[in-house]
Amino acid sequence: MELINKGMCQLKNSRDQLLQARAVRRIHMKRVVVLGNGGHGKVIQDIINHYSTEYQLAGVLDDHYTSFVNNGMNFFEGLISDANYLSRSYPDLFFIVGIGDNRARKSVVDKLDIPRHRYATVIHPSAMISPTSEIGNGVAVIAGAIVNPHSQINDHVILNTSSSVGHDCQIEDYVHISPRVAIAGGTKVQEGAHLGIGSVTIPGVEVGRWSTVGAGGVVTDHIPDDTLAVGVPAKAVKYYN
Ligand SMILES: CC(=O)SCCNC(=O)CCNC(=O)[C@H](O)C(C)(C)COP(=O)(O)OP(=O)(O)OC[C@H]1O[C@@H](n2cnc3c(N)ncnc32)[C@H](O)[C@@H]1OP(=O)(O)O
Repeated sequence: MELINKGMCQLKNSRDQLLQARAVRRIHMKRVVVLGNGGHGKVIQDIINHYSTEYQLAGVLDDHYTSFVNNGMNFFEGLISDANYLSRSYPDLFFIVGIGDNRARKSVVDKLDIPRHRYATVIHPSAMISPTSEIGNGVAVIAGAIVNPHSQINDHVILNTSSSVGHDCQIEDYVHISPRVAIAGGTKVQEGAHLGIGSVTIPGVEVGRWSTVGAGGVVTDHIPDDTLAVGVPAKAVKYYN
């Protein structure tokens, strides 16, 4: 009985130590507000809440909320436009736009008056990013994503679940690389392009600005701007302008 009591006591002590360590760590964590509470916003919140050692969640803004609330624990809820007030009033807060649609994500960033350095990049711990690659601000790197050497990932990009970016790639602002997309070495994906789930590129191709590659498409040649390309090999089937 004494042994059991001793064991229970040790267990409680180590749990207390763990909780204490977590509390200390939280004090040093940066506070981030997620803009958007839809599917992608929830994935980012999940990473921050359960896996991040750098950020803690300080609020969620979404235009489905009706009024601005600070619940007394300094957790903010309100409209996306309230981010301007938060940015001015709390200089230590960071922000990330958690909206999957590329144009909507850009429109939010354009409307807000938040300096670039206040946008946080949130990275799932299972992602692997070569230290020779550069990642911009406001980027979401979801579980299992891989970035190989000498690639450049610009601002407000989404590298979704289990996607891979090869060596020497350039991924411009507001691009969405969907789950299980494989980008071969030397690919350039221009601003706002969306590579649909499971699509792939062969080495050295370019995907034009605000173009979409349909799910499962294989890009074997340059895709012009504002184009929907689908199939294997991916062919243009629609022009957005
Ligand atoms: C965690 C997450 O969920 S991340 C989100 C990931 N989301 C995605 O990957 C989205 C993938 N979506 C798609 O592939 C969609 O089919 C889209 C976006 C390409 C459809 O775009 P739309 O502009 O609505 O095109 P629309 O549906 O009119 O299709 C145009 C033509 O392309 C065909 N087409 C559409 N998608 C595909 C595809 N993936 N492969 C082959 N053909 C396709 C359609 O059948 C249609 O052909 P038709 O004109 O002969 O009938």
